[in-house]
Amino acid sequence: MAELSDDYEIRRFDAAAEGEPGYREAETWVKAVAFGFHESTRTPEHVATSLATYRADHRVLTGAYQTRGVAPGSLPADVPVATFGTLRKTLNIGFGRMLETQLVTAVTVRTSHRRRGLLRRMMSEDLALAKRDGVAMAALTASEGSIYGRFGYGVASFERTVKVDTTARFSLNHQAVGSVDIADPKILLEIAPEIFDRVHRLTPGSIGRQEWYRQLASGSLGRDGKEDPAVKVALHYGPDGIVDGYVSYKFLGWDVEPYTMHVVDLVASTNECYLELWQFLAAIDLVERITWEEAPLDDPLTWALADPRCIDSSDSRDMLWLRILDAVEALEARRYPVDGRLVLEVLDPLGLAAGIYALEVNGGEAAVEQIETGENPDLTLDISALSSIYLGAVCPVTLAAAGKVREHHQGAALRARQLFAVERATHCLTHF
Ligand SMILES: CC(=O)SCCNC(=O)CCNC(=O)[C@H](O)C(C)(C)COP(=O)(O)OP(=O)(O)OC[C@H]1O[C@@H](n2cnc3c(N)ncnc32)[C@H](O)[C@@H]1OP(=O)(O)O
Repeated sequence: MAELSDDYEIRRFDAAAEGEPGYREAETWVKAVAFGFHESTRTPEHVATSLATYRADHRVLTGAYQTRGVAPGSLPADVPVATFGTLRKTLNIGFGRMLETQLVTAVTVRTSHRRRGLLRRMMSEDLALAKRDGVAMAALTASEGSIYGRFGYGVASFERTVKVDTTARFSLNHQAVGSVDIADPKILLEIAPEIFDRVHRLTPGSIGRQEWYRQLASGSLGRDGKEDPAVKVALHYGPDGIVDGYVSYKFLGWDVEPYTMHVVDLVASTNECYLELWQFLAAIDLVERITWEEAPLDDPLTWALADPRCIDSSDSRDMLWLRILDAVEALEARRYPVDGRLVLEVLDPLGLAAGIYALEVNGGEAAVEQIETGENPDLTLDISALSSIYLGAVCPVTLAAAGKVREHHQGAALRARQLFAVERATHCLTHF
């Protein structure tokens, strides 16, 4: 792409603090992202708070800049025409194991510069750099389902919006072992990261959270960059009196009927805590409905309810998209619930993880060998399909039925399903 290379310069930089040399560059980058997602222009204060949270997460900001001058009167050349943000967090890959993962976010390309290969260039370069750094996995959440498969990403987890009827119909088959009480929301600035960390260690598909989450859950920083005084917080205490979960929530107002409480964040580190936070939410007076946009598909609440139809969930959607960058490292990092052998022929449009891999599992531990020729594969699949099945939430048998996995030996897709299963439902509570 010689022409493209000449027209644009790609620059990577950190989220500088106010008064530091790179602040103007970081500030224009944040504003360009807001523009790309059709937000109002951010105030200087909002930009500064955003950059402060980015610094805490060591976010790397990538921008594409015009090199041949700009049209008279249009935005100056120091405003990026494309943005791309990255940060590194851990991904729970099942059985408590963690894998460092390159999180891709804030991808925008200005309308007047789209479809010239800027996304392709930023994505290809970034994934190659991450792999070179020894990172075996990349992840993102997608604005549209049609963009990222071509770069090797596959859907690996799901979520749904639930509307739960909390009138007299709501009854849980659960005897409380702990208790719930209201707290000053600001306490979450202090304790939310530690509580989330417990959930993170327990939940396959969980991604370590950005700094921003404790600000959001405590009402300190809403999506508009301002404090949100509507946020309330309840803490759950386990039988030992120790806080093991919380829910932060806000009332949607007397104009919304039925009167509704909206969950901002719900983090429960035990099964009992999860059900008891729901019991608490359902007991809130003057409210007949709870809504939550980040609920799991495979939800214990459904099974604990005397009437599971209290949950109205019409909106199920893909959440986490994964992209394996290094197949040997990613496959060896996982623990497997059964032993067995599987030879995988992996195709990769970007060439990062293509090859034939023999996965041999003994005592739950894997040894992976990249083989040249000689052994026929059990399955042929694109790296996006392998990334989809990696967390156990997408079934290889279903992908075979869809033509996304080619099964060379009967039963191989089922073996893959058994091998890649995880110990409990995959769910990611972290958007980025
Ligand atoms: C992780 C996140 O941040 S998700 C948010 C993504 N951002 C947005 O949705 C904001 C609005 N959209 C945009 O800013 C841009 O249209 C982008 C970022 C989606 C695409 O950027 P572009 O620079 O135009 O993409 P680029 O020219 O590199 O195209 C790369 C390929 O993706 C394809 N493509 C790009 N956008 C889309 C799309 N929305 N739907 C389907 N295909 C797409 C192109 O056709 C091209 O295909 P090819 O290389 O196989 O021929």
